Amino acid sequence: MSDVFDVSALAAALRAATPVELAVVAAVLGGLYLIYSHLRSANKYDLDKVPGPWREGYPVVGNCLSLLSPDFHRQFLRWNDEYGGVCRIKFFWNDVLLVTDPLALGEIMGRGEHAIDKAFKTYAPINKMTDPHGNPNLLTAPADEKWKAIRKGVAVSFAFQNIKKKYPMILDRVNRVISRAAALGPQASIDVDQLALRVTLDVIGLAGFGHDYESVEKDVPEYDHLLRVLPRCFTEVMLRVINPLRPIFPNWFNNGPKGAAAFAEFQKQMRFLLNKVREDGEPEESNYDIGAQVWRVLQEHPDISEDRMLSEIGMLFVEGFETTGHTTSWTLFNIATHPEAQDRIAEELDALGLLHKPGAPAPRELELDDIKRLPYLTAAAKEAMRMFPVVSIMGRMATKVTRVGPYTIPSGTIVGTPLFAIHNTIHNWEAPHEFRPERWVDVPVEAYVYNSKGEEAGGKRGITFMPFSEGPRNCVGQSLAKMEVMTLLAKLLASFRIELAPEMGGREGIRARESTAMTLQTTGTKGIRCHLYPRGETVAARS
Ligand code: HEM
Repeated sequence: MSDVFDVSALAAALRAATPVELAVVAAVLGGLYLIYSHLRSANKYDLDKVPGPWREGYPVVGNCLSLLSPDFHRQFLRWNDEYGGVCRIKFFWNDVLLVTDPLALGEIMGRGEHAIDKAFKTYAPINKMTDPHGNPNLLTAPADEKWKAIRKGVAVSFAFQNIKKKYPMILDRVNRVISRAAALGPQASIDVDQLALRVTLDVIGLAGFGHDYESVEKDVPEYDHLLRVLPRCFTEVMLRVINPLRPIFPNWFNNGPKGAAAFAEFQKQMRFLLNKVREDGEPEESNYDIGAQVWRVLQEHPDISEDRMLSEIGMLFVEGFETTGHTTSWTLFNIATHPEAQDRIAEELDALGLLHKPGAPAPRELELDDIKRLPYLTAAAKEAMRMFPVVSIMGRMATKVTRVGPYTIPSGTIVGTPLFAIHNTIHNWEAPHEFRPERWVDVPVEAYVYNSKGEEAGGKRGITFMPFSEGPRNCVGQSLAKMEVMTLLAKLLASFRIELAPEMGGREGIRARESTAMTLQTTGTKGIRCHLYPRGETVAARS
């Protein structure tokens, strides 16, 4: 990211700029200064009482310089640890509250008087990725009439009775990656992140639109394969968040044209899927796949444009691909580095007759119903989601004077709900840096929203864990995500004993490469490499 602030490159770019371009930059900077001055003089209600590093922020850039690191999610955590559950920072000239306080979160995420919705402004760079005209989508739009219509339509696809029909396809893809991993042998150091991402991309393509990206079968995917295009797009989105000039003058910045080209390629491929939905025409009555629901929404709501739908389809890929893949690999990483937890999971799988064993016949195939009979594996997945929530930060914006915790705040205040900090702050969790699946053993298996401070909060509704978010804007695809993650984990761990490859440098090595590039992942191309030791001779034959 430091490349973006390469001063000599900027100086060279300024020298090469035309007078018109320089005038535009001057106008933008002048406008920013006017906005900044205006905001300084507006009524701030209790904002100045909110603790935080905002007083040390610089004019115009605010506290942004402290966020110029790939693991900036940890900076949010440091601030919340230091200043408490509601703290204030300056993101450029914007006032931002970072909220990790359980009770305040319960109100913000809910439906009551102090609920706060999304605002177009906070997610704008994502919209340019999914549609050239910047139409919003389910993730980024405020909860207006169009959002309601689309959410209602798409939610049908993810209802359990519909999504469970996709289980055989998911199992097939998982078995294929297991066969490929088994063929490579335990001496190979396999990037389990890449392995999981290949499954999740195939699954969203097939489950949603009947389109096969054949990712699990590829050795090295082509440059324009979505497996490679999507990560380039995500990097570009993050660079645009911290540098608003980048989309206006892509040539001025490192890899600016490459980022813009990645957006164009992604939109081209999503347009292909939208055209396919159109060409397939009216779906059969029993077909509730995403493509079918997109078709129905377009028929029933002529005010929803094709461009908006392009943005929606793109968003489903954005959300369905990396989130699920990285959640799987963060869980495998934690299990691989905690042998006692891995042994306990193996025992649990064995008790259900699912574990491969030396000298034993192949175990029975995993069935969808088995997933809810694996409480310890579920606990391990939840604990990994607590420590490494792949959506590490979410943003909303107050559209009226409202209350956050004890503070009354003005309309226009951005309210960040930093999941990484919520799940890891010392104010919400005991020994948050320790991987302890046992925390979840007495919590109902299906609970993905949780208040670890339940009694302390006097039974009031509070939140310290919500990897799929909570309330009306929660994750619409979580049924698919849980089915995929659990199938991948159960099958991989039933087939292999997994160890982190020594070249990863242990947990510290992975820690040093943590990065939020839209989702929480590892920087660079190494991913999370592991050695996979088959648990029995039947692994290669069976999968
Ligand atoms: C383990 C995997 C996943 C995790 C942890 C996850 C997490 C989340 C979170 C935290 C949000 C709220 C984001 C925000 O407010 O900024 C969200 C929203 C969303 N997710 Fe997921 N997600 C996952 C998988 C999926 C899948 C597989 C799909 C669909 C293919 C999906 C589709 C969506 C959509 C469309 C939204 C926006 C919902 C709305 O605001 O109406 N997600 N997800």
